[in-house]
Amino acid sequence: MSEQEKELRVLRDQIDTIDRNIHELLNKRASCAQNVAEVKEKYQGEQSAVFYRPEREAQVLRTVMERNEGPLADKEIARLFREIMSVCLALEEPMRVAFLGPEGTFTQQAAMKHFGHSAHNMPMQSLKDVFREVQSGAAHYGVVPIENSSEGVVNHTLDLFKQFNLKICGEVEVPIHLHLLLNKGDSMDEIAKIYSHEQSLAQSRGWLDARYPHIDKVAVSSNAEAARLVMQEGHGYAAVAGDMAAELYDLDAVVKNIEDQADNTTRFLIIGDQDVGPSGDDKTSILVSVPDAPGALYQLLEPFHRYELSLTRVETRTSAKHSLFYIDFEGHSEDKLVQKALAELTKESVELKVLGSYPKAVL
Ligand SMILES: O=C(O)C(=O)C[C@]1(C(=O)O)C=C[C@@H](O)C=C1
Repeated sequence: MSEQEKELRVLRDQIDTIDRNIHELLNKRASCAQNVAEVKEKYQGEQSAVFYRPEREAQVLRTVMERNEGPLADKEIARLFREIMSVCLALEEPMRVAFLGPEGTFTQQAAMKHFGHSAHNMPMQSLKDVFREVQSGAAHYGVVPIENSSEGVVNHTLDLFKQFNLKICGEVEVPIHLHLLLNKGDSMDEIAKIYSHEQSLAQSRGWLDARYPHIDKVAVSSNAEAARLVMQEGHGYAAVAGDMAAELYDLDAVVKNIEDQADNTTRFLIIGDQDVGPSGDDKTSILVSVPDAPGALYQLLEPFHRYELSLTRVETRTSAKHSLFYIDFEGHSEDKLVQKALAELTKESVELKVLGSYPKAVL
C-alpha cells in the first residue's frame, strides 16, 4: 500500500465511523418526528391534525445557521437540514404541493427549496388552479409567484387572494439565473430561433440584443416549455431558461447567467388553509380597502408608523368604488402592537382581510 493509500485509508475509516453515527442519529430523529405526529393526532379532536409547522421549521433552520461554525457555509448546512425535515415530515404525512407548472419552472424550484425533495409535486396549468386545488383540499399547500425584483408584482396572484379564502403560510425567495440552452453538441453560431417566457426574454433583453440582434425571439407559456420545444425541434433552436429546465430536457447551458440584473430574484408565497404561529421573525400580509378620498393611503399607513411596524411592501389595486391596498409588514398578528394597528385599520376600512402571518424567508 502506498503512503497516499495509507493516509486515505485512515481518513476514510474516520468518515465511515462518522457516517454510522449520522445514520443512526438521522433514524433517531425520524422516529422522534413520528412520535410528534402521534402527539399531534392525539390532541387534534375532530379536526384533522396539522403536520406541517412552518414556524418550527424556520426556527430549526435559523438555529442551525446561527450555531454553524463551518467549514460548511450557513446556507449549505441549512439546505441539508431542510432536506432532513422534508423526509421527517413525509414520514408524518407526505405533503401534496401544487405550483404553477409545468415541471422545470422556477416555481417548482421554489416549491422544492421550501418543502425539500420529499414533497409530492402537483404542477398546475394556471395560478387559479393552484388556489383551487388548495381550497378543495386536493393539495395541502400551493406555491405562487408574488413579485420579481425587476418585473414587479404579480397582480394576478394578488387578485386571487380576493376570490379565495386562503392563508399565506410562508414565503420563499429564489435567485433567478437564466442560461442560454442548446441541444447537446449544437453550436451557438447556428441559432435560428430563441424561445422563452416573455418575462425571461425581458430579463435577458440586454444580453440577447447584443449577442443575437437579428434572431427571432419567441415568447411561449413558460421557460420550461421553451426548453421542451428546443429538445423537440432539435438543431438550430435555443431556449432561455433555468437549471431545472436544462436538467429536465437534457440541454446544455452554453452561456450561464445571461440575466441583465445579477441580483434578479423572485419571491413566492406558500398558500394553505392554516394559521401559522409566531416564529420570532415574521411578516404579516393584509388586503385592505378604504373609501376613495384624498390622503386615504396616508391615513391607512399612519398607525404602522405610530406602532413602529416596518412596511415591506405596499401595492395599490384598482377597484370600482374603493381603493384597495395589499400591504406586507414586519410582525405577527399575535403581537400586541400588530393587533392594535389592525384594530385601528379595521375602523378606517371598508374591508380588511388578514392574509396571514408567516416566518420571513430563511434561505
Ligand atoms: O416539530 C414538529 O412539529 C415536527 O413535526 C417535526 C419537524 C422536524 O422534522 O423538525 C417536521 C415537520 C414540521 O413541519 C416541523 C418540524
